[in-house]
Amino acid sequence: MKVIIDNKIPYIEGIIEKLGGDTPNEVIYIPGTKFTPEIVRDADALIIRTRTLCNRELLEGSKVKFIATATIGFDHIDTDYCKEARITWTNAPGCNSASVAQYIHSTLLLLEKEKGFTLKGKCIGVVGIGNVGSKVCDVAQSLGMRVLMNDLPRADKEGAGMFTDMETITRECDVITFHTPLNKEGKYKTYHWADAGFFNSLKKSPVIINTSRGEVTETSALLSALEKKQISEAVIDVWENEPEISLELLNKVFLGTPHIAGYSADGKANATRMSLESFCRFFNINPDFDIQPIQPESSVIKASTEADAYLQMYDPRRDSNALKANPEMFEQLRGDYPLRREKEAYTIQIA
Ligand SMILES: NC(=O)c1ccc[n+]([C@@H]2O[C@H](COP(=O)([O-])OP(=O)(O)OC[C@H]3O[C@@H](n4cnc5c(N)ncnc54)[C@H](O)[C@@H]3O)[C@@H](O)[C@H]2O)c1
Ligand SMILES: O=C(O)[C@H](O)[C@H](O)COP(=O)(O)O
Repeated sequence: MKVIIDNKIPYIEGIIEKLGGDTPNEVIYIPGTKFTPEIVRDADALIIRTRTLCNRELLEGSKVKFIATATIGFDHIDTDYCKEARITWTNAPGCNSASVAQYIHSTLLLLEKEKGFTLKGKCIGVVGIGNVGSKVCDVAQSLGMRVLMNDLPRADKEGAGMFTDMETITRECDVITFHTPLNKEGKYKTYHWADAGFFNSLKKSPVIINTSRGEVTETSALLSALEKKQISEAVIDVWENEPEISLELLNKVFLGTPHIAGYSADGKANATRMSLESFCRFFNINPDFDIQPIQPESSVIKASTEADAYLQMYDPRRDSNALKANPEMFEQLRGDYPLRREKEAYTIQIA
């Protein structure tokens, strides 16, 4: 069997070759942007990240039967075309959700530390209560914040009960954080959701955080909202037109990172494991492999406060400073990212 794999997916090389028993798989590793119709034509399976657009243009006339994306989001896969071409695809639901929650946790702590933004008692609106959003709600509650949850698809299915409408969120929130997929159309469209109308409706000049997809916020409207002080700060991990991002926006945000909120070693290991499990299930192969994230250099964290301990585990200023210093290195900063660990990897000692 021939498999083409994005060469920035960790923990996969050396494992997939052996899956398949007596006949080792033929595996080719290439950069995510270098998948072409010629390269995929005689492949049986692709294992990709967000950088490979899987559509008719790439896949038509190929042998590809199975695609696994080692990510939560799957807006880079044309699911209608895959259905038409009978190509099975899978993503890795929840794989790096704890990593994004860690990013938001440290970001909130930095707002308090660097901007004098007292978290306790402030109101946060979490938009999209799925794998990531629900963990973000727990983080915000643990910091003493009042949490309002918006999730239109879930409210439609489960009843409005625990959910809040956007009108209330725009009126009451001091922080609004986005955790929806990128839906390009339909009832639950999120493309350019945060547009001029959204920013005009804000009542409390909140902090806006986007770790979902860049296209959920409209860049020009976000810039104008910052200029008009309709929002007090922006924290942006995902951008329109990555890697050609708006430098004007990068210069104005409190934290601007190169789409690495989900880049914990734990999240990447989960993504690879889930992709290989789906691959084995599809091709009826025994999933005989073990994937573990790298160990931290030191597993004990000594700190004077819990907040300091969390910032020792992960401080997004490092990633933001690196991107602000070299925005043209957006993809390189991602590709060479020193994977961090989540809190389960550490013992915290508060002295
Ligand atoms: N920055 C990163 O590194 C990173 C990492 C992981 C995920 N993500 C992005 O975050 C998104 C969320 O991840 P997740 O694991 O929580 O996904 P999920 O599918 O578990 O949850 C998404 C939630 O959004 C809700 N939703 C959909 N449309 C909505 C709308 N119009 N209004 C309100 N709610 C809506 C869904 O009902 C669902 O509950 C992913 O799709 C991905 O694009 C980014
Ligand atoms: O959807 C996701 O899982 C995240 O956006 C993910 O972290 C993106 O990582 P990439 O595939 O671009 O390495």
